[in-house]
Amino acid sequence: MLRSVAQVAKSRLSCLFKQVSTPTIGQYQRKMSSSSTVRYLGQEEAQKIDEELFSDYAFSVDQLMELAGYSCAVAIAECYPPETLTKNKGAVLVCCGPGNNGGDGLVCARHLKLFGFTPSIFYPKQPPKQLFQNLTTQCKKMNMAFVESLPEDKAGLTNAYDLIVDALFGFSFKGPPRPQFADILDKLKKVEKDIPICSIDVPSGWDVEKGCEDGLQPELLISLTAPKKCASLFRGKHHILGGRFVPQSLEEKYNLSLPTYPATEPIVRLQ
Ligand SMILES: NC(=O)C1=CN([C@@H]2O[C@H](COP(=O)(O)OP(=O)(O)OC[C@H]3O[C@@H](n4cnc5c(N)ncnc54)[C@H](O)[C@@H]3O)[C@@H](O)[C@H]2O)[C@H](O)CC1
Ligand SMILES: [K+]
Repeated sequence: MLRSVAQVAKSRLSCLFKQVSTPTIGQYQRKMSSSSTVRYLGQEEAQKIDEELFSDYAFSVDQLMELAGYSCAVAIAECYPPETLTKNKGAVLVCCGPGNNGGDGLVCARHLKLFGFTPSIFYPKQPPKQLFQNLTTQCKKMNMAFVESLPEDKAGLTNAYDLIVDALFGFSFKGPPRPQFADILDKLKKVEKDIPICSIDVPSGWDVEKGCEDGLQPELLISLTAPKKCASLFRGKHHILGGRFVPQSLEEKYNLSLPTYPATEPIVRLQ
């Protein structure tokens, strides 16, 4: 008999909990078990690893973005199973920025739709690159709505969505946010206590290394490849690692000490 999404999610979660002991927070590092300590990356280092994956390891952006975005959708479905989101019937607003973090958001939206959520996309600055245009077409063909702007009042968001995915900026963000995005971040900040925010890789608006004390406070953070230094300041409920694509030699070169992903899972829980 087919198992429901909730049953699958529950068994996956219990699997994750079984394999990873409760972590203790350290500065820029987090104990996973007696044998591994995941390392938190600085901005330049994260960018260097990214470049190396594309140059030396010959991955294409599309490949890694697909794996990254897929792992984000799995993390979201496990933390917030769609059938538990009854207020707005699993409606999710996916906010996408102009770089690859935004691309991860588009891929994530596509998988969320396949998992039973109802994603809408807010993509205010769409770069004229074939990759992003293709991802946008895929979402449109899957009947996802593209919203032109965020509602001015808080209720416009809280009455419409059960979750917000923050795919505005990742590890290349250098603050302060420029005006168009400062306004968007302010609007998200106003609803963060009412609608859980799920940030991809870095909570948007945060300095990649030093965080941002009065910035967005997501409930879920999905770090990709390895957590960035700012993640040591994350105070939300769920911290999950995704982007299970790092070859062992690269992991060793950068001394990443990644935790063991359970079986075939694309994600592993850090907190
Ligand atoms: N190796 C991996 O882990 C992979 C991660 N991926 C994802 O890619 C992002 C990083 O993508 P990148 O294109 O380098 O940058 P961002 O998306 O963070 O943003 C660049 C974008 O933002 C603009 N910008 C920068 N600072 C500001 C500012 N202060 N105000 C406004 N706008 C700003 C900048 O001009 C660019 O347009 C990583 O985090 C992962 O999410 C890959 O998908 C796969 C491999
Ligand atoms: K983000």
